[in-house]
Amino acid sequence: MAQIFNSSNSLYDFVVRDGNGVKGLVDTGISEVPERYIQPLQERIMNQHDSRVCDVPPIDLSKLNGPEHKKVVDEIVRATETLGFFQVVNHGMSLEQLESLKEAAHAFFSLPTEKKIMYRPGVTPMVKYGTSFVADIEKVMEWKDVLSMSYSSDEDALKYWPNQCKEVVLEYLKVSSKIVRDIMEILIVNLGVEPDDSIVEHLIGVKTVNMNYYPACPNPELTIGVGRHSDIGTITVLLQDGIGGLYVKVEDDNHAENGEWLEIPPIPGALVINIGDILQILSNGKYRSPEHRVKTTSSQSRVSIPVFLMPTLTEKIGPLAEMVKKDGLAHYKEVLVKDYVTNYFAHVHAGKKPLDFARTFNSA
Ligand SMILES: O=C(O)CCC(=O)C(=O)O
Ligand SMILES: [Fe+2]
Repeated sequence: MAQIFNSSNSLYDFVVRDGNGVKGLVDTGISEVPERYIQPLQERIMNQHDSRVCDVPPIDLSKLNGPEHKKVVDEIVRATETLGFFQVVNHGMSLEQLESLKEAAHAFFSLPTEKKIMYRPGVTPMVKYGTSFVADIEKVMEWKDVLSMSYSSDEDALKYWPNQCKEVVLEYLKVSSKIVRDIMEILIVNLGVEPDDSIVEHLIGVKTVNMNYYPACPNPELTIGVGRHSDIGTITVLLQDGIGGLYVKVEDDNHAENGEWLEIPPIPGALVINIGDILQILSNGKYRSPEHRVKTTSSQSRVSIPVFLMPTLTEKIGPLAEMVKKDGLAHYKEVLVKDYVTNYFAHVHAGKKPLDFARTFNSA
């Protein structure tokens, strides 16, 4: 029997405060989504079956160490300067490891609520279990639960991260950090900056792995899994399962509001790479932090596992001097990462609005 939620408050208490999440809501047997999840028309992802699917083949990272090095570098640079999204294969994670990661995500979210709430903010260090994006300030919530794991050391990860996933997530984080280090070095050199390990490490020093869980939804046409946003950091690595539903906005320089949404299709064995706001700022806008969103589906629960990399909160970031010199002006000002983060989380489902915080009058 479906539980009755008499008011928006009782729903909020059940899902957010008591930690049952969207998964708990679905498990009550609801046949329709509650009003709190019904998106305004302009945010719904409808009729995407006739939208285009990105057909750019995945980039083979193993070729970076062979005769085709230059070609692979060019592919990475081109993808970063245009869509800001690309996929990679032969990255160092085996198919079995990717499978166990997805299974670990399902295993965690299948735990009873009383086990999951041990990972709510403030209970266990380094881990945050929750739902939606910033549920306290969202008028309409996302159809998503999330587990967020911060990295400080292997020891802390193995001590605090949930048993259902800690080992495989730690392996994934290591491989992802290596992938990002290699890509970042290529991107930095392409900007005319001397490659220096300390710059690269600096830009990816803060590492967080999320596990997103999107339960099957009775009204996928009314809801969203993740609303329009761009990622905050330098580079994100993402594993998505085979269900699909990740869309990226193709920016049209003259009519950014009219850009079309392109699906980033699941490719077995591939990882998705995308650029975040901080790298857009550092590159003075040469690299794009694309707006993206995720739809829900009625057939199965979807999982995705992003690794977010960014500089430490006390760093200042701004366009690299080489880029300002080359472009003749700075499109962004210097900001403290901490202030950028605060500003970012104050804007929910607002696409690339958070970037305005760092724009100068010269900005395109
Ligand atoms: O679920 C996905 O495919 C993407 C999730 C995402 O964009 C995010 O967590 O920032
Ligand atoms: Fe994202």
